[in-house]
Amino acid sequence: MTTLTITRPDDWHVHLRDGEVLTDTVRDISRYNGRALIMPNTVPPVTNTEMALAYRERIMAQKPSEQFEPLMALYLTDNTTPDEIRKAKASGAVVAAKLYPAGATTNSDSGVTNAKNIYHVLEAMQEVGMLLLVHGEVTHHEVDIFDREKEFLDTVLAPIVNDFPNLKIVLEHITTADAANFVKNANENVAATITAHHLMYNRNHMLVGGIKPHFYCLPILKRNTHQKALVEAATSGSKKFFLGTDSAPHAKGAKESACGCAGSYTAHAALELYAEVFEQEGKLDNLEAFASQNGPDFYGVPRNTDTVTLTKEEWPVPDTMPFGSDIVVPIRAGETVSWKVK
Ligand SMILES: NC(=O)N[C@@H](CC(=O)O)C(=O)O
Ligand SMILES: [Zn+2]
Ligand SMILES: [Zn+2]
Repeated sequence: MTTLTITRPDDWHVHLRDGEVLTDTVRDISRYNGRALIMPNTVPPVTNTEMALAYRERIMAQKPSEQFEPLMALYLTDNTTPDEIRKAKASGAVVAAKLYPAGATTNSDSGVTNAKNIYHVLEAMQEVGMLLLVHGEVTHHEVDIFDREKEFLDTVLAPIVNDFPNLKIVLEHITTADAANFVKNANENVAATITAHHLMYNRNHMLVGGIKPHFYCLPILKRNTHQKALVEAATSGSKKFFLGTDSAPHAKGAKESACGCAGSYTAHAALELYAEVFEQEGKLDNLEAFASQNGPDFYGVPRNTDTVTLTKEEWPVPDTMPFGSDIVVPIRAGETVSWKVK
C-alpha cells in the first residue's frame, strides 16, 4: 500500500508547554490533527478554569491551522473542589481533569498526594460527566521504577474503578502488558492511550550501547515483552485503545544532562510513526480506529468529518528542531520516517 486515507486524527495527550515555545509546539500539533488534549502540567500548573481558558487563548493566539481545536484539562491537586469541576464543565472548553500522583513525573509536585484526598472531587466528575485522566504510577521510593505502573493498577486504579463505576477514566501512556490487560478486562468506562515511542521502543533502545536520554520518558520504557503487548493492544482494533502521543518536549540541554528531564518529542512525525508500527504488524486497516475513531467515541464527541492522506514516502528528520529560542531533539533525529502526511 502506498497511500492511506483516514478520517482526520486527534491526539488525546500532548504537552505544548507555555510561553515562546508555543509557536513551535502549536505549529507541529496542528499540522493535521483535528483536536488535541492539552496536558495541564505547565509552570504553574493549570489548576482552575480561568487558567485553562487563558492557556487556551495563548494557544489560539499562535493561529493554529484552521481545522485545529485544543481541548483543555484541569490539573488535580489535594485542594481541587467539586465546585471547580462544575465550573470547568460549564465552560465547555475543559473536557477532563488529570490525576498526577505528586512527584510522579515532570511538573507534578503540586499533584495529588493520596487518591483518597480527591474522592469527593471524583464524585463530582462522575456526576457531571467529566473524564478522569491518569498518570498511572506510584511514587513510593521502595517501589522499583519498572514496577510503578503495575503497583498503581493494583493499589490505586482498581479501587477507583470499583468505587466510581460511571466515571470515564483514561489510563494515559500505558507501558506494560499488565496495564493493557487491566484496561481490556475493566468495564467499558476505562480506556487507555498508547504513545508511538512505547510501540517502537523498549528499554534496550534506551540503555544498550550507551544511555540515550531522548528515550527517557515516564512511565519508563519497559522490556520487549511489554512492548509487544502494547503493539498487540494498539493494533487489535479494540475500542479501548487510542492515540495519545505524550509528545513532551524538553530543550536539548535539559535532556542531555547529568539529571535529564523525562519526556520525548514526537509531534513532528506522530501519525507517520504510528503508521510504521501498524504497517509492520500488517494492521494498517486498524490505524483509523486507533487514530480517529476510538478517541472521540470514548470522549463522547463527534469524529472529525474530513480526512488526511498518508503516502509511503521516506523523509529525513532533522537533528534538532526549533523550540522557542532553544532547540529540541525529536525522536528519530538524523534518521528517516517512511510515511508522510500530505
Ligand atoms: N511523559 C514524560 O516523560 N513527561 C511528561 C509528563 C508526563 O506525561 O508524565 C512531560 O511533561 O515532560
Ligand atoms: Zn504522564
Ligand atoms: Zn504526558
